Amino acid sequence: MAVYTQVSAEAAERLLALYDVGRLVSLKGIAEGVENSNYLLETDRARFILTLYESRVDPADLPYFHNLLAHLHNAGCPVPRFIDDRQGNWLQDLLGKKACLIEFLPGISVSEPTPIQAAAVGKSMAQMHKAVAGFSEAKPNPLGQESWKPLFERCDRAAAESLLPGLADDIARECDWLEANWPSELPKHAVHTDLFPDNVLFRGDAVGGLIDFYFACTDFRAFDLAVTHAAWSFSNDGKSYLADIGRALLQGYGEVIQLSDAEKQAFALLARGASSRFLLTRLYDWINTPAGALVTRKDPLAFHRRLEFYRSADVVALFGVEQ
Ligand SMILES: Nc1ncnc2c1ncn2[C@@H]1O[C@H](COP(=O)(O)OP(=O)(O)OP(=O)(O)O)[C@@H](O)[C@H]1O
Ligand SMILES: N[C@@H](CCO)C(=O)O
Repeated sequence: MAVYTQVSAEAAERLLALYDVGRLVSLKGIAEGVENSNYLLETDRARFILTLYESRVDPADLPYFHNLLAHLHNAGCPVPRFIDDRQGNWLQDLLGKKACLIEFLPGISVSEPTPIQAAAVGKSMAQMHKAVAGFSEAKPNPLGQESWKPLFERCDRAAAESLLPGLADDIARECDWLEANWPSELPKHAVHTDLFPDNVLFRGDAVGGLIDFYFACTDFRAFDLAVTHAAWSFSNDGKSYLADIGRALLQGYGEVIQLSDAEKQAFALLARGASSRFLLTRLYDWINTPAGALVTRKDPLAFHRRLEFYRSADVVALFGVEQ
């Protein structure tokens, strides 16, 4: 669940008085998500998401996220806008936290995507990658390749070993290998880097919303695609690779953007990096989330299994013959 900060109806009404969006009708905490506190806020005119930014989002990064979403929205991508108050402010202080009112996008996130939906996600990601042309702001990836070794060094090795004997040595070797082999020349621009199924809202088989841009940054476009490939193309526990989903995702992307040969050749390596990123953040959270915290810890080993898959993955098998 993700409601770390309780917002009363009175506090929400005081906040809404700053906006020209109607009067409060209902306010409900949203259970999904792990990073921020989110509420579904309904007025007599529309629905909104009220987000209070918790400790993991640096308030200094919020203008970047705001500007990126405004750019993508203006370019026709299905992303939510930040709502301005009567004074033109989109950022508020609420209960000691930074807070924003965000456009509500209807739709549902799927937990067992079909190949048609996977293709739609790939296409939508590529359209987003095209749409960032002209967005000139840069933001280094705080969870990019260079961060993985230091993040692992902050994890307790014995705790990693208790999850899976040999895990600590395996991660240490993988971090070294990724450092030695990570590419430097691939196309790079603003990317999402967390486009998991829970961050895509479908209306039927069509993508109606891309949300949760709080890991957006400048990185390789093929790394963004590799994150999404790793997130979508496996059973939840990472034990089974779903080849039809993986291929549909890459084909959907390829309908809009043709990856270069260098990007295709690097894809399994980038997917190893993507798997390591989520293995490491999940491992860190697994070890450091206090017992009794109101957050569901996610299984690190589900991404260790993906990592093992990509170590032996063959580029032709991943992309299929059509690419
Ligand atoms: N603009 C939006 N329109 C409709 N629903 C939304 C919107 N933004 C968020 N939600 C809903 O709120 C939930 C949590 O939002 P979000 O994913 O941004 O939270 P988070 O705490 O940053 O989570 P995480 O990083 O773990 O995915 C989403 O799964 C979705 O159900
Ligand atoms: N999508 C991430 C959590 C938020 O970054 C995960 O599944 O580990």
